[in-house]
Amino acid sequence: MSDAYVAIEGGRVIEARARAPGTTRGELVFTTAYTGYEESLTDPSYEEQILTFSYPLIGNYGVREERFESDRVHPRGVVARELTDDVAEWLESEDVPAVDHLDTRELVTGIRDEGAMKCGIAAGPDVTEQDALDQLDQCKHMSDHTDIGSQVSVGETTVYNEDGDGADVALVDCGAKGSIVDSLVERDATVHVLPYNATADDVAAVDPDLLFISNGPGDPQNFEQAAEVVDEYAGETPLAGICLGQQVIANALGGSTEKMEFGHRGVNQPVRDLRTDQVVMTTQNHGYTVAEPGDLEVTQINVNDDTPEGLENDDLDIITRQYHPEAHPGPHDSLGFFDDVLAMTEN
Ligand SMILES: NC(=O)CC[C@H](N)C(=O)O
Repeated sequence: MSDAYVAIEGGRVIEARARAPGTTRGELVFTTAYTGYEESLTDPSYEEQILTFSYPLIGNYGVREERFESDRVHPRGVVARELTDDVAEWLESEDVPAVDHLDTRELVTGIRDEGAMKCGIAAGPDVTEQDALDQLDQCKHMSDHTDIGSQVSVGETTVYNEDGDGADVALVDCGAKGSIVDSLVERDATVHVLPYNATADDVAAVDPDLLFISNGPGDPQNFEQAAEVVDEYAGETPLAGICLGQQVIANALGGSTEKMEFGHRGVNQPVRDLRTDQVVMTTQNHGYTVAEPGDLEVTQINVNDDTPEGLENDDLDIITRQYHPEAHPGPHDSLGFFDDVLAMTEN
């Protein structure tokens, strides 16, 4: 008898060990990152997903709040080969069910071969296989979480570094990682963090030098208001975006997005810059991608699968990245992105 069960799309149930009790459901995705579990678990882009790790030991260096990317854990459940007590206790205190002692190599290769899948989890002393299957039954497709922005965004505008000497940045918070704000503040910017559904008038009230669309969870097509704001401001104010931000900006400017098989999640995704031919290592966490760039030029691509990693429009002053230049966690190769986008405010 097990005290935890993981039910995956198709109806298979895998036995596991309960590490934080409860029942939960979400889209099961894997990350290949071998460090950065605190940052990943607090990344709002994982909202409504269940995160599994291909790296077998999660928690080796403890849990420290200074490494958090937001004020709570976002995946709805966690699956690992082995979780340390530190991480298990943290997840239990956050009411996020977690399980370990199962073959995550098999799970990860299954997702790689068949794509991201729906998943139900039941963990705790009295749970049954049926409890996990019931969760699986209720699991929605990511694109059907149509108001996911409201689950992760600030309720009202919040200003960081109010007296900064640099640019005024309006950051539309679709589920922003804290280190994006930090990266801008470190460069003297004043960052006005606006709710995901901010209107063009809300942005006008800030009178920004740069409009920045953040990362965020789910399907970029569910962030229509952010796309409307982009449409309004393109050509008027320099524009930047990271991850979901790139996708929203492409959608707003005549492009399109689509769901990937299993996405990119890890800290060693190689990206080639088509203008300089330089390759950088990047941190990534996304399940959708830009299919058509619309009015933007593809300036960077993923070396593994040629998907667009960077989009630019020099005339309109727009630079976007699919990966995470803020590098929390991950390699620092692309921190210069923040200098490049702020340089657009000086033109
Ligand atoms: N990190 C992100 O911003 C993720 C973007 C989007 N939710 C995706 O899965 O593609």
